Amino acid sequence: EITKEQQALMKIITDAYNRHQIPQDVAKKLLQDQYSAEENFLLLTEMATSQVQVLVEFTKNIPGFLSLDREDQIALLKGSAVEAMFLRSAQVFSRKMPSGHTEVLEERIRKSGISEEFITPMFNFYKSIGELHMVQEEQALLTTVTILTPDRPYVKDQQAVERLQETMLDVLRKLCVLQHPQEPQYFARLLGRLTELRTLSHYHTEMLASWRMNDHKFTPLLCEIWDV
Ligand SMILES: O=C(O)c1ccc2nc(N3C[C@H]4CCC[C@@H](C3)[C@@H]4OCc3c(-c4c(Cl)cccc4Cl)noc3C3CC3)sc2c1
Repeated sequence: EITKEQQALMKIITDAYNRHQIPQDVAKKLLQDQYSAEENFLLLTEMATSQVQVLVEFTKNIPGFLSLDREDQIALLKGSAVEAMFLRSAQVFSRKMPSGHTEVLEERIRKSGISEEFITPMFNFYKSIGELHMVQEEQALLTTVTILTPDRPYVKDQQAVERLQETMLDVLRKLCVLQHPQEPQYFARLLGRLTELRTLSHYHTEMLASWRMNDHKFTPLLCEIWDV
């Protein structure tokens, strides 16, 4: 049974998740008409930068996160940023975005210098998340669980992160039972997506290397969070 404090925790996290979104004027740039690989890369860079800022603000609202060791806070953000951004953008693909951003976003990603070997697993992931039909509370909690992964590189106090993550996993498990009573395996399926995210994160490292090889420039914030 979800307790009162678990309900309060879920509300804080879901409200923060919904409050922190890419500004519509940035998202609207997807619709501008230049479609060269160069133009697409620049646009995706701008959107990724904006989404990292959104992610940092969301993370600061996770109860307990700011009480962690400050260096561990940075290690968690750097280690989870790509996975959290895949989750957020997967939800953007699955819900019909306003004014058809979905199609143009897919088009720009497919034509931004990313090799086909990464495009296929990326869009398979987007499809597999869409098929889960997560409610917004599940989306917010799954992203929170991803951010609070204890075994990211350079995390010193893994126990402290593990305690926070377990609190969130307990709420997510109960929520899945409530939201998907016919699917007892639903919670396990959600966690399976986190494994897929780790694989995508490794592909992403290669994507960055290949962009760099073709002399693509990133913003200071992306360089900092992705060590490029
Ligand atoms: O709320 C909306 O309406 C909305 C609409 C579009 C949209 N696009 C978003 N993106 C576009 C892009 C794909 C999803 C993650 C990033 C944010 C952004 O990442 C581009 C990217 C990625 C990336 C890709 Cl291509 C796919 C998935 C995740 C990432 Cl980080 N890696 O490097 C880059 C930059 C080129 C350097 S968030 C969003 C919200």
